[in-house]
Amino acid sequence: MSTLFTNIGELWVFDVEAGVSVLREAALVADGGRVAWYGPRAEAPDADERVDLGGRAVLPGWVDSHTHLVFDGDRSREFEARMAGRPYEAGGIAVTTDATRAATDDRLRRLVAGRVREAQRGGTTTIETKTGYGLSVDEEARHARIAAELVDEVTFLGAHLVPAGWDADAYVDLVTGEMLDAVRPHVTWLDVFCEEGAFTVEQSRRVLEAGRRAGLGLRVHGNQLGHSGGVALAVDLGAASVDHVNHLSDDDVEALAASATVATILPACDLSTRAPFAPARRLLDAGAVVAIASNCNPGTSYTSSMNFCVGTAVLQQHLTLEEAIRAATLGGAMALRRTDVGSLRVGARADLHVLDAPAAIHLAYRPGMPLTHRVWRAGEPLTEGTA
Ligand SMILES: N=CN[C@@H](CCC(=O)O)C(=O)O
Ligand SMILES: [Zn+2]
Repeated sequence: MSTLFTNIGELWVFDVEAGVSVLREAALVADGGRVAWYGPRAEAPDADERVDLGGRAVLPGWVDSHTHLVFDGDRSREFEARMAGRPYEAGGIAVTTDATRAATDDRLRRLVAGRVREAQRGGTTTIETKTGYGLSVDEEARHARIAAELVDEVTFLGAHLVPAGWDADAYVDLVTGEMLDAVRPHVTWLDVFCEEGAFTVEQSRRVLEAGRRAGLGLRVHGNQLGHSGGVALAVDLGAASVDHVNHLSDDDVEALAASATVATILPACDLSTRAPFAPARRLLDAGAVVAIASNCNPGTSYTSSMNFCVGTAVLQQHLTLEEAIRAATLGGAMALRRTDVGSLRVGARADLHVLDAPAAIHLAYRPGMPLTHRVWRAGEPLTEGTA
């Protein structure tokens, strides 16, 4: 079954090989869930079905490469206190851990599925999520199993916080041993929170090396609250991505630019924690690959709106529109080492995010407006729409 999407005002293809970023007055054909053709509207071939997009802009679906969706409980009071001047501290993770441990499987499944639907309604078609609010062998395995039922990419984050009553090194032994074995069937990635108040560089290295031995891809929460050493560690171990990156030395920027490790910025988290924005402009100017993700979680970034993150990156972090859209699509795909999503080149998965706007700049020009019109994933509609 093939579908011709026509009357596209702007088509953001990010076809790296062909060197095409955006086409105007365009059309696209999806066949068998993949992009079969794109080009000028006037030259479009026939297809079984035709969808007129009314001159709207079309992007690849967002690739949200960093979220923490497996959680229960409410931390709005903590957020309110932060807005009144209290700083963000890693210890808040324990509050969510208590609430999440108390939730039944069915309740957690419903909560995660609801959050995935919410993200999809905002144009996200590929989503990663992490464990990290279980922090015991059984709970981490349960969260990983539920996440694997509902999201595209699952990351083991047993090393999110040292639980109360544990010695840090003994907990690292558990994470790298029994806990890793228990979650392994459900995950393809491993992450560590390398930060003061969480895990030291040495402990983080042990966790990452164990993940690598188990055949997992590596990710790092690094340099969020200070110069934690997480960026250097991520680059040294060839991690796919290091995320947050708020506090970077010149050496960190150079190391990222010279490596295949993606620097993932989390604009909504920076706003919600009143942190200095990650120096995305500096990273791009140095030649690093940058991704944008939502970091949806109850402590530091309770939003999965990639539209908001992209608008913020343009308005506040001085990315061009093209840099920001690329970071939230192709950049996210690179952070997940995926080549099938994040662009609309021929052969890519037909994930289409149709904006209710003639041009994608509306994401920054009309911040906060409901700009996602319709979403298709692998050529199938994920959301309903009018014309
Ligand atoms: N920084 C570490 N982890 C999460 C926050 C977790 C929490 O506070 O619940 C983050 O990515 O911001
Ligand atoms: Zn995170």
